[in-house]
Amino acid sequence: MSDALKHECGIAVIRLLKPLEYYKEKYGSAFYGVNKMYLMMEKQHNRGQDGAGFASIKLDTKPGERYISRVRSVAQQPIQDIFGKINERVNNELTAHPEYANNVALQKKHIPYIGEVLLGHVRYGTFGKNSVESVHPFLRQNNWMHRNLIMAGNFNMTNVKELFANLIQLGQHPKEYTDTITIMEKIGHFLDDAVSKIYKDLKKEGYNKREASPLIAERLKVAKILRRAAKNWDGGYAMAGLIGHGDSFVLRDPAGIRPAYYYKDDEIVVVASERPVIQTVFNVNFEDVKELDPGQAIIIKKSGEVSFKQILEPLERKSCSFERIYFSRGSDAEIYQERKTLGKLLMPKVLEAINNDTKNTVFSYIPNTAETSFFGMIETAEAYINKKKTNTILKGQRSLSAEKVTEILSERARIEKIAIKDVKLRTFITEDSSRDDLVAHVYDVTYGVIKPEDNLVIIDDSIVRGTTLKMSILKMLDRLNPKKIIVVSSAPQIRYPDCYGIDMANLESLVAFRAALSLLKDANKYHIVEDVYNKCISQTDLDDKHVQNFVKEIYDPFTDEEISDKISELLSDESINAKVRIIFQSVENLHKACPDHLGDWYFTGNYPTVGGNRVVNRAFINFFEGNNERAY
Ligand SMILES: NC(=O)CC[C@H](N)C(=O)O
Repeated sequence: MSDALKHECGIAVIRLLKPLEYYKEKYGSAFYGVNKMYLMMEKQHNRGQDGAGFASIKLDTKPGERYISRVRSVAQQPIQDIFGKINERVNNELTAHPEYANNVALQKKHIPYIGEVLLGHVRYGTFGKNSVESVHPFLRQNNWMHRNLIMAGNFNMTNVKELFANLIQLGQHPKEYTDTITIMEKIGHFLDDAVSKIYKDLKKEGYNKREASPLIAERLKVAKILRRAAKNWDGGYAMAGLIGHGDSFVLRDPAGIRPAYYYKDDEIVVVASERPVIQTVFNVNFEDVKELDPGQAIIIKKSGEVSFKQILEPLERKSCSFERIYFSRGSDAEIYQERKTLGKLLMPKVLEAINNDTKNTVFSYIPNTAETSFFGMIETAEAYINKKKTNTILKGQRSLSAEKVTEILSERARIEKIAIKDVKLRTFITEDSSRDDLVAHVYDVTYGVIKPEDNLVIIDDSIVRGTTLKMSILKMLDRLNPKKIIVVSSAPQIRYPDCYGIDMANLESLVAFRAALSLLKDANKYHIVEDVYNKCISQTDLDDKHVQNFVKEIYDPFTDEEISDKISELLSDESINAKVRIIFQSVENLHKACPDHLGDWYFTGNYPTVGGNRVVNRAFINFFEGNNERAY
């Protein structure tokens, strides 16, 4: 990925089903859960580097004993930072009290962080600031154990404003306007309600307050609370929560936009945003890790009982294809194949662009995420070359000399490491021209492998704004003097904003949108822009379910090719000598490569929830009015 993109978050839940002594006995430490959590977060660090947080709950503590711990950080290396703090605290306690060393009961009683229910989160902020207050897990504290709620999520709601207003209508006074607090308070409201109802019933049945407490834990129906709380949520989410007495849950959005995977056996239950994390950290097989169904919650009661409850009516499944193209680690068995297929499917267009001249073409990739699709592309290039070799040999009708055959066989796809990503460069001087020169050096290149008659094919996973491509990559590649530079995007053209966890909230920064506007100008059809604006304005008061995506009309007059060619033009200025061509994946081929992950709204404008249409409508109005506001 050459464009920096804010995206994603990663969640991790661990529930230890056995007493802590069991883990000490079997794995040598009662901190087994904390250690595993560290690994799960570290292996999801790709999903969030703005901040990280950890929380845990100890089951069955006595009144007056601390049972909730939490630590959060926005340091440079936030995961290292929080586990550094945890380690220090634990080690200090163990040194000061040698008697704790082999006594799990004392460890649990006196040392924080150790616990049976653990929650971890890595964050890329999509809402609000990057201060430590915005880092998950969030805590809603109460003197009643059952009313404590801890939450963390990978999510984005399109209707936070409305949800926030609802809370105020419920008589609440949220301490902050952030999306995570809004969601947590909503659940918290129904949690409070459920707890007091159960308590009332118990009182009627003759239990006193003290006797009631464990029974509340037993009777609390988490599914019912989630059903009431999530009724009006519109967005993509995997929300994880812990309740003070030890119940925990993860709820996934009804279109399955954001990912959630789980594993369970008789020792543990774990949930994470990515499957291979669980496979690696717990050494389990692919088949043993399951995906949480859209609209479902996995609920783990304090008792250890695990259930799967359909909380919301599932919508048409639209799991985010960007997870497959770029966000998730490519080590997932399925994602790896999907990325390779994306590369393979692009090859026919590439061969056409190089006139099948594989001899004079060098293939390369933008590090790091485009590597897998590059392997796919190369497999197909090699297959093509082999076919060519076979044909030449067959044409020779057995009269070719051994030398000639060896020569024919020696042709290979020319694979080179061309682009090198350097560390983020600081720009010292704000004066324009010198700054551009520094920006150009974000990428570097390998010299000496490209000949002037060569085509240079370079694959990237996606092109969002195209800024880095224009300002750095193309300029650097052009220094190698190739005849032609062909940039291949394993994702289709990004035409519409996202509002489900990726921060692409405005239209005009998308290079595909700018290309369409430019084509409209060229074709004397710019009036369409105003027509679309008027249509958008006419929808502002409509209920979400009646709003349509009229922004599609901006793209309608043009073929994909026309837009791709315009993007090539926009991204290559006069300073570039080589001919530049940009090839995008087609949406059809994307679906072929990732048949189970059809969420494609950023490419097609077909939003998976009704709120998406409202967001794109607002984004267009903002663009037209020159308004810098977020669209949701
Ligand atoms: N990327 C995410 O999932 C972000 C979660 C949440 N919206 C936040 O900003 O903290």
